[in-house]
Amino acid sequence: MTDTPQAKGLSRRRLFAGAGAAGVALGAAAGFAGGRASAEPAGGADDADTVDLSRSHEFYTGSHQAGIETEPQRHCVYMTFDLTTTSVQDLQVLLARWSAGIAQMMAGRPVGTVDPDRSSAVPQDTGEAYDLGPSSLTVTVGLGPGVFDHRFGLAAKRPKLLADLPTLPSDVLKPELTGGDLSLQACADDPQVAYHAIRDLARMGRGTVNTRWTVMGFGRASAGKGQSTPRNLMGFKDGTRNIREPEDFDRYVWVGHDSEPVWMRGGTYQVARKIRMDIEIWDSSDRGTQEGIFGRSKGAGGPLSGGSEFTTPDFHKMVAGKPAIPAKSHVALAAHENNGGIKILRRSYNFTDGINELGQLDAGLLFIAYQNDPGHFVTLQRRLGSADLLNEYISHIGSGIFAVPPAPKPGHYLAEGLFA
Ligand SMILES: C=CC1=C(C)c2cc3[nH]c(cc4nc(cc5[nH]c(cc1n2)c(C)c5CCC(=O)O)C(CCC(=O)O)=C4C)c(C)c3C=C
Ligand SMILES: [Fe+2]
Repeated sequence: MTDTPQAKGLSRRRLFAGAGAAGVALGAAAGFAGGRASAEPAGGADDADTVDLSRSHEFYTGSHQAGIETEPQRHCVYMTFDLTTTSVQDLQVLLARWSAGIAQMMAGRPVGTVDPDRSSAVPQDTGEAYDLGPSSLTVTVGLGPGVFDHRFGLAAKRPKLLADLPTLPSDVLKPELTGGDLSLQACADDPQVAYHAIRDLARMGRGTVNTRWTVMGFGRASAGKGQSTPRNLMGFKDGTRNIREPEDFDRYVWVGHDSEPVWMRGGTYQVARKIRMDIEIWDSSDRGTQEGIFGRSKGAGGPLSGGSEFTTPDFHKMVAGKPAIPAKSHVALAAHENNGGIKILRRSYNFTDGINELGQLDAGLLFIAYQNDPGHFVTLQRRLGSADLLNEYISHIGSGIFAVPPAPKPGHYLAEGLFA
């Protein structure tokens, strides 16, 4: 074996496109009766909606990090870490090594020798992604509030809006699923490629970081431009009214040019929440109840005020003396029309941890949001956490907040300006 991947051209595009069509046909026949499900994915099955395992993304763009505006891939491994060092040089070296390693892996290359000549030598790359192709891998790195505490002398460089999240209504956070000094979000169309990236970056960090909490996400639960809207584990289309247009990214996601330290410009803030669903209780509720909770139809995903999936909801429409979209439904509380104009980018994934100690399905949503002001997430979650009809079926058990610097230019590394 050499260190040159041989399988970059491996493409399952047609196979996947075919499987999708078969799924749609089955759904139309037996799933959403009465024509409620659309037979074609919204926006058509274009390039952004197919899996091509030879596709790769750039790391050294000098602009925004990949994995944010990037069309969501099929799988995600998310992990946070605690710094075990108090040396700022150790942190600097780690970010430089992670940058070089991420660039290699996003290009579909191993981070070092997989199969050393000497049998006594330890392989530098663990090897499990060697033949799998880049698979659209992106690794997005975040810096938590702890990076700017007393340990590293970086307090003066703290991003202006980076602080621990306040306690929010309905929080049932577990300490072991909360916080972290650094975060890695690895997304790819092959789960083994995403896992390999996290594993090898964690390995590079040994002696400088300890793992803190992690979620293995599957099945994207948000849509990017050109992608059809996927479904979350409650069976509803998720991501219909997500941010898609570049002007909305500039307005709501990317950190602007005069408000923050220079090294953060073009970056953003990441909020991650591990949200458990009470699947058994949800599964025993009827369709009308489920639709009233979200404010959307289960099949086509249209607003309960009428129309199809992408029809703008009419929150004023009354039916038999009541709002067509219940005032405490998830979308009525979250919509920008009702929340003072706030929008966030949602880039969530489904997750399962198998079954819990009671034998119940242990699953939910790895909710990941990007915004240029974490206060926007806080405002939304205050509204949702105190009134959302969905609260009866979900619990927020994990949480983290991170500043996400822009991507470096070639020859540089992530957050380099922090150490200038
Ligand atoms: C604090 C922000 C949000 C959390 C937490 C959240 C959790 C959560 N959401 C769903 C499923 C759906 N969410 C939908 C829309 C939606 N959700 C948020 C924010 C949070 N959701 C926003 C801002 C919106 C858009 C509202 C709008 O403008 O209409 C939808 C509807 C389809 C869509 O537009 O995406 C679904 C379905 C779950 C299951 C969940 C926690 C487990
Ligand atoms: Fe939501």
